[in-house]
This record gives sequence, structure tokens and C-alpha cells, in this order.
Amino acid sequence: MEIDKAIRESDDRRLKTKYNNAIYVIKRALALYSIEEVAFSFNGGKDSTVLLHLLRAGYFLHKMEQKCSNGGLTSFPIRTIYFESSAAFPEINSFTYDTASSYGLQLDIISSDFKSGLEKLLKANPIRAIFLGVRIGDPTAVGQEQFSPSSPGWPPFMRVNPILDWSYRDVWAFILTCKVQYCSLYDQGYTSIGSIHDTVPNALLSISDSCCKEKFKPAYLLSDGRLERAGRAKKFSSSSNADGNGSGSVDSHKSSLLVASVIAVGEEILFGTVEDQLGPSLRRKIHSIGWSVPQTVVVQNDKDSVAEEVERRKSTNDMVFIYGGVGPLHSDVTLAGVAKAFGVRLAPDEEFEEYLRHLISDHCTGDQNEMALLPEGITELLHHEKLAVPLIKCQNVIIFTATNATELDNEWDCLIELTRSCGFLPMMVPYVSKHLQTNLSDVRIKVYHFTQFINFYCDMI
Ligand SMILES: Cc1cc2nc3c(=O)[nH]c(=O)nc-3n(C[C@H](O)[C@H](O)[C@H](O)COP(=O)(O)O)c2cc1C
Ligand SMILES: Nc1ncnc2c1ncn2[C@@H]1O[C@H](COP(=O)(O)OP(=O)(O)OP(=O)(O)O)[C@@H](O)[C@H]1O
Ligand SMILES: [Mg+2]
Repeated sequence: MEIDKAIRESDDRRLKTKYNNAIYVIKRALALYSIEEVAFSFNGGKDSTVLLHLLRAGYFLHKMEQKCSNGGLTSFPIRTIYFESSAAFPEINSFTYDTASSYGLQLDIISSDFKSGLEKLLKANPIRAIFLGVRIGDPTAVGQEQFSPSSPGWPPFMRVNPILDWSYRDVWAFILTCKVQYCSLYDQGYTSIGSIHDTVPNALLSISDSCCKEKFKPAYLLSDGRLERAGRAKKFSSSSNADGNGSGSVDSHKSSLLVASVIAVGEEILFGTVEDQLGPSLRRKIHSIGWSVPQTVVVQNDKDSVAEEVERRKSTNDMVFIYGGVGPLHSDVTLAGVAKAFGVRLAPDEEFEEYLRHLISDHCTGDQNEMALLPEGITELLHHEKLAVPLIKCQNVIIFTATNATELDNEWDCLIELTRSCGFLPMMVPYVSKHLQTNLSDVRIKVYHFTQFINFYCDMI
């Protein structure tokens, strides 16, 4: 089997481990369910492309173990389902159909939505388990394990996620090591593909060329996999608004004042043993971009207190900025509090761990590094070359790691720059405020207003 051979011959130990684990999950599923009881959800995306090749390898190895294969993989009998949509990219459609015919997949094309499509499929077939290319970090992966029953309200089946623990880099390491074909959109700067309405090339791969059409590097060159969904954000700029719907976000925000909360975490601030320098500075910065900050709260280093405050503010404010309580001490519970506020657990973040490893080298011991535990499935790392450690963004909550005013200045400036280039936050660009001074006395101003009013009134009648 070519895939198995390519991995065995590679000297990428990490990839080998990921591959072995995924194959183990696939073989377990094939031992638990008969071949008629499993299905593969394939949509031509990079993750499902990886899964296709893993499934073929896993199926082959499973057959070998059952001693019912004489060496070659002639057919792949796992039912494959594709939810077709008129909003899919034509490149995705054609890649899906071409791949299905190249590998002899039995493709079931479903035109309804996921839930009702699955209901029909399960009524007509004995399917009990479905393989998916879901990975930690996908919004839909929150709370999922490698074997996760479908959610309440969905038809009953087991979701099998063999590449749940794979990172963006693992996916590309596999595709490039095994030299498998992938959808052409990934060579045009797309890094995660949704529908034509919500997906654009990832701006981080843009090759700036002032005179010509914008060009993009291929997806596998994205250095920070955490930003793979940057191209799936809402289209903020009117120039990228192909269908005329995307510009709503910015324009609607322009007319209303955006509201932020500031949360400071720490007993020392709460009890006044140290002067809080960051809070006032942060409020000024937020005002400078035209936002209002009606509330600043100080909470103690306690997971539940942080969670309670974040939960309350995240739903009523456009953005929540939080600082303090991030670090290696047991009392540093800000991230745990944020995770609790969103109802997710803390999970090791490989990319963040790597940053910490560079920063504190020997003192950091791989998986045991508790500082690399971040809220699962909702965390985006915002990288900037001027930051030793990226900023942490959990939906509309930004966590600053700054411990003094200079660090905060730097983190803030980087956030503003990143927002300009990638549109992480709505309208976070410096706001221009104009002051008008006059030497006129209050009486003359009032007389002027009164005259204006009389003129207006006369016009009306
Ligand atoms: C085969 C299959 C099974 C799914 N099972 C569930 C499920 O059990 N619970 C759920 O909330 N969503 C389920 N979904 C929906 C996905 O979680 C998600 O909403 C969908 O992939 C759309 O992702 P997108 O919004 O990133 O395009 C399923 C989707 C597919 C294709
Ligand atoms: N339209 C669809 N038809 C069949 N399966 C789907 C569909 N959309 C999503 N899935 C399943 O959900 C998984 C996760 O989707 P997701 O979009 O995150 O990954 P992907 O499409 O494989 O890659 P990418 O993140 O680059 O878009 C897919 O790998 C696939 O198993
Ligand atoms: Mg996709």
C-alpha cells in the first residue's frame, strides 16, 4: 500500500505517530462495525482528502489482519456521502467527483441539509458510524472525542474522527509526504473551504504586488495553522464583497458605537496592593479606536469569578479585553475561567507550546506544560513578529499577557496592525476625533441656534 509505505519511509516521527493513531482508530471502528454499517463523509476538502487515504490504508490493513487480502486494494467498499450544495465552489465539486471516480468510491450525493439528509440515509441503510475529517480547532469539534455519538436531536450514529488530534501542519505533512492530489483551491491561497459566500483566500498568504491582481501562496505555506480559518471570516471590505452581502458588518458597525468591557484579574489589583497601570491605559486605547468602555471590573484569581464575569460580558459587549492571571502559577486561572465561560475544556495547544518552548526553552516540558493549555475549539492565536507569544483570542474575548504598560503598548499595537491586515475584529482601526474650538460666548451660540431654529420653522410653514 503506497500510503503506508510513504509514511514508513518518511523520517517525520510526529507524522508517523499521528498516522499510526489514526489507523488505530479506523481499525477499531472497522472491528466494531460491519462494512455496511459505516460511511465516510467526503467533501473534497483537505481534511477529508487526508481521511480518504487513511481510510483506504486502514481498510487494507484491517483486511490484511483478517487474512482475507492477497496484497492489493482492489475495491473500497465504504459508502461515501457527499452533501452537495449550490454554494459549493465548482473546484470542490469537480475534485470530489474526480476523486470518487479515481478511487472507485461509491458516492451517495445528498442534496438536502446535513440533518435531514442523514435522517433519510439512516432510514434506508443500516449505517451506525460515520467517519469525518473533523479536527480539534474546528468550531464543530468542541467537546468531541475520536468516537462521539451524534448530538441530541440528530439521528443516532457514531461520529468517528480519526484525525481529531491532527494539526494543520500534520495535514499538509501527510498530503505532501504521500504526494496525494488535493483540490486546486489550496494552491490559490484557500486554507479552509466553506461555501462561496463565506470563503476567500487567506490574507496571510497574500503576495503583495501593488500593480497586478492579488496573488496568494499555496495553503501548505501558512506558517500558523491556527489561522487556517482566517479566510472564512466574514468579508469586511467592500472590494471583496462579490455578492453584495458581505459589506454589512463594517457599515452597520460604523453607525453605532461598539462597546467593550475590560476585566482585570488579580487579588493585588482588587485589594489595592499594587497600582493598576494597565486598566486606565487600556481604556484610553479602546477609546482611541472609537469604542465605548462603560465597564471595567476587577476580579480575584478564581476560576469561577473569572468565568462568571466573562460569561456575563461576552454576550452583552462587542468585545471583552482581559488581562492578569495568565502565567505559570497555580493562581493564574484566567484561561481556565474563559474556557468555563464558553463551556469548553482546556486542551494542549501544540502551536502555543512551541512558542513557549522557544521562550522558556529548557524549563518547558512538552505536554506537561500547563501554560500551553488553551480553551478548546474557540481559541485563535494572533501572531505578530513583534510578539514573543501570540495574543489569545477566544471568540470576542481577547486575552492580553502583558504585565506592564510597555508590554501592553506593544500587544495593543500588534492587535491593531493584525486587525488592519486580517480583519480579526470589527472596526478596530484608529478612530479620528475632531475638536472644534470657538471664542463665541455661550449667549451668542444660543442666539445662533435660536435663529437657525426660527429659519427652519419659517421654512416649514
Ligand atoms: C456526517 C455529518 C454528521 C454530523 N453530525 C453532527 C452532529 O451530530 N451534531 C451537530 O451538531 N452537527 C453535526 N454535523 C454538522 C457539522 O457539525 C457542521 O455543522 C457542518 O459540518 C458544517 O460546518 P461548517 O459550518 O464549518 O460548514 C454533521 C455533519 C456531517 C457532514
Ligand atoms: N458537504 C459535505 N459533504 C460531506 N461531508 C462533509 C461536508 N462538509 C463537511 N463534511 C465533513 O466534515 C468534515 C469537516 O469539514 P471541514 O470543512 O472542517 O474540513 P474539510 O472540508 O475536509 O477541509 P477544510 O477545513 O480545508 O475545508 C469534512 O472533512 C467532512 O468529513
Ligand atoms: Mg471544508
